[in-house]
Amino acid sequence: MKQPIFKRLALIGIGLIGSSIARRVRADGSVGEITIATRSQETLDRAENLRLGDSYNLDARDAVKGADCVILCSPVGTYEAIAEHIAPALEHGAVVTDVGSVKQSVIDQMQPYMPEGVHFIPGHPIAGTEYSGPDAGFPSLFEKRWCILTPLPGADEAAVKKLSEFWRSMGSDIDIMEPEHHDLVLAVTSHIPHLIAYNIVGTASDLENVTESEVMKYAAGGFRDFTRIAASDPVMWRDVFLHNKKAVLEILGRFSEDLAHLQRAVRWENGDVLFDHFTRTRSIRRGIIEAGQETDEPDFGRSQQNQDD
Ligand SMILES: NC(=O)C1=CN([C@@H]2O[C@H](COP(=O)(O)OP(=O)(O)OC[C@H]3O[C@@H](n4cnc5c(N)ncnc54)[C@H](O)[C@@H]3O)[C@@H](O)[C@H]2O)C=CC1
Ligand SMILES: O=C(O)C(=O)Cc1ccc(O)cc1
Repeated sequence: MKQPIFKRLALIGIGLIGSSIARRVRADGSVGEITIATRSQETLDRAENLRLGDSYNLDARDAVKGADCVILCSPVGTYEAIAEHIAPALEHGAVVTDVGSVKQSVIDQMQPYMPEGVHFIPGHPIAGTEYSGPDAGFPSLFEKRWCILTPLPGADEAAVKKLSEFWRSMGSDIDIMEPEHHDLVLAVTSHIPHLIAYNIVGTASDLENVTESEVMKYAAGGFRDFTRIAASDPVMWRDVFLHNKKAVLEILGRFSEDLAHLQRAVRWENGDVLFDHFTRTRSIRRGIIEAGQETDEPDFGRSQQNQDD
């Protein structure tokens, strides 16, 4: 039998990401046992019914006792309070990590509470869906996806290696990055696209009264894709924007300038500007497909959405 990477894994939060980790490591035997903590009894009961762990706690402090790896899998706005609460019970030598979509804020929130001898290594699997809650997870979520780690200067190399091995065992590739750089890159590739989707779907739903539901009736591919993204969890995404304010505002500024440029081209019927822009963006998409990072298939119709607390 293969040797577990961690003897006892504590998952704080058991929604889409936490339950996907639990499902995967249970199938692989890459950890000895799993202890789960979440905020509401209802979610905890659901996790137990799904047999996601070996023990279940409403108090995260109880869950981290004896754990050699702790992963925060709750919305990033909860991290400071959780770090403060679990700190006295953390084991010497334990790896403490997270899956949060922003990194500098997570460091600012958690680092001050991390005791000597605990290895705090922030992480972010670049894998997810618009669904949330313990029912939404699946074991292959992290396969062929990047997991970015943002270790602090002087981080213990053996601990970083062990955590990398853990994510690799779930099928991910590892990249190491500076937290600020991570936040800027993710603002462009993930956070702003979500904000745009939330915005356009809101605009369309305001118009819907005027056009008597034509917006939904004739929704073509592009708009459907936006509605999928705009169905993402409101608590999680509220926290992402509040905790990546600087990078999001920086990229939004550039985005608005570029949008104004296109707006001007439409107003003045400058077809060359529009054509050149669309030609450039099309070649970017084609480059992604040629590099094998994406298929050309539309991604409609997913399994049912689950919500928890
Ligand atoms: N949804 C996605 O596509 C991705 C999300 N992430 C990050 O993963 C984290 C979790 O996201 P999801 O699993 O999608 O969310 P989710 O909404 O599916 O699950 C969050 C879980 O945290 C629990 N929770 C909330 N407050 C808590 C607290 N104070 N103490 C303990 N548990 C608490 C909830 O009960 C729930 O079980 C977030 O930080 C998010 O930024 C990272 C990659 C992808
Ligand atoms: O479902 C989608 O389109 C996503 O973009 C998934 C996702 C959401 C948040 C992350 O931090 C990483 C990945």
